[in-house]
Amino acid sequence: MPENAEARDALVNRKLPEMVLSDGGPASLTSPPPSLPQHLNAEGRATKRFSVKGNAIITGGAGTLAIQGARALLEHGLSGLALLDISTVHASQDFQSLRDDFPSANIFDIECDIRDAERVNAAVEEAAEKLGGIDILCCFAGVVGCTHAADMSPEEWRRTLDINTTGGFLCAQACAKQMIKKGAGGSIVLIASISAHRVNFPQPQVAYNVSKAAIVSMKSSLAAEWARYGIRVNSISPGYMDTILNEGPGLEDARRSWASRNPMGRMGVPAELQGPLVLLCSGAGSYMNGSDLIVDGGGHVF
Ligand SMILES: NC(=O)c1ccc[n+]([C@@H]2O[C@H](COP(=O)([O-])OP(=O)(O)OC[C@H]3O[C@@H](n4cnc5c(N)ncnc54)[C@H](O)[C@@H]3O)[C@@H](O)[C@H]2O)c1
Ligand SMILES: OC[C@@H](O)C(O)[C@H](O)CO
Repeated sequence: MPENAEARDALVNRKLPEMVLSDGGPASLTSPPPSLPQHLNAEGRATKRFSVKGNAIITGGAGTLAIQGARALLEHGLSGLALLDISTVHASQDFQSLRDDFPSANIFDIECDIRDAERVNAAVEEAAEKLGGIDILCCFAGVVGCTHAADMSPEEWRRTLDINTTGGFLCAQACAKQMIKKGAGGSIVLIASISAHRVNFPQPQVAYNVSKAAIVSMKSSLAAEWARYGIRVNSISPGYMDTILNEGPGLEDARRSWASRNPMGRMGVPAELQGPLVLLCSGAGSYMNGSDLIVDGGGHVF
């Protein structure tokens, strides 16, 4: 903060840029969301409360957790979905199953390395054009490495932060611009990790842990800056989930250790992130902003 009181006041009170609206009327944050229709029965009201509206971009769309997240949002009413990934998504069985199971939804993939700002902007614009705007972003893309801090090369350090943290920011920024242009608000969910809150054990993962801690901090800043546009920004911190990220030679002992150090005595399964994701992307989470949901079976309490 500037030392001079006048300069400090000017900084605090400065006028933020006006919202650019495409369809008149500012997105309102001050009024609560409309209450649920009274004519619905209890089941109808419960369903409506968790319904997911509009179109989403999901990054890391070829990954296990992203596909499960996509399925949950589609089950709850999502109408359009662009899956972004550095690798091709559309050849996979998971992609075909989504299309088969949700034939009325507009589902497609776009190849995109989220480290490349130009590519991210182009991919988000393409998705917004095809879908008629973006209402939801879920950032699942991420990489992990297990290198001792003393042996960590600058390249590995930078790559991990570039993908997990900077890539997440670039996607959030590009989608927020689209949401601001549309003027209807939106929901952004950044996938952090329990590694953001404590040091992973037994595997050495300094770059990964730091990259995820930065995501938790980033969601707070973005939540504060973009609330005025009706955009809510939250994060999810999963514990050890049973995905290919946590498989492979050398990880057998680690998997046993993760399960034994968890109060529930097991790793999570990918479907166990679906409920928290739907909450953050639906009207049920309309007053959640800047929150981090820890979903780890209680692993963080030990
Ligand atoms: N699996 C877990 O236990 C666990 C726990 C906590 C957090 N997470 C986080 O959840 C997210 C998904 O994990 P997952 O287990 O499904 O992993 P995954 O490896 O199956 O999926 C990650 C996806 O990100 C994509 N990706 C990597 N680099 C990219 C880039 N530069 N541009 C675009 N896409 C890129 C990969 O191609 C992959 O499809 C990750 O961010 C991970 O850190 C996972
Ligand atoms: O902390 C759990 C995860 O972020 C991750 O699955 C793990 O550290 C990868 O080995």
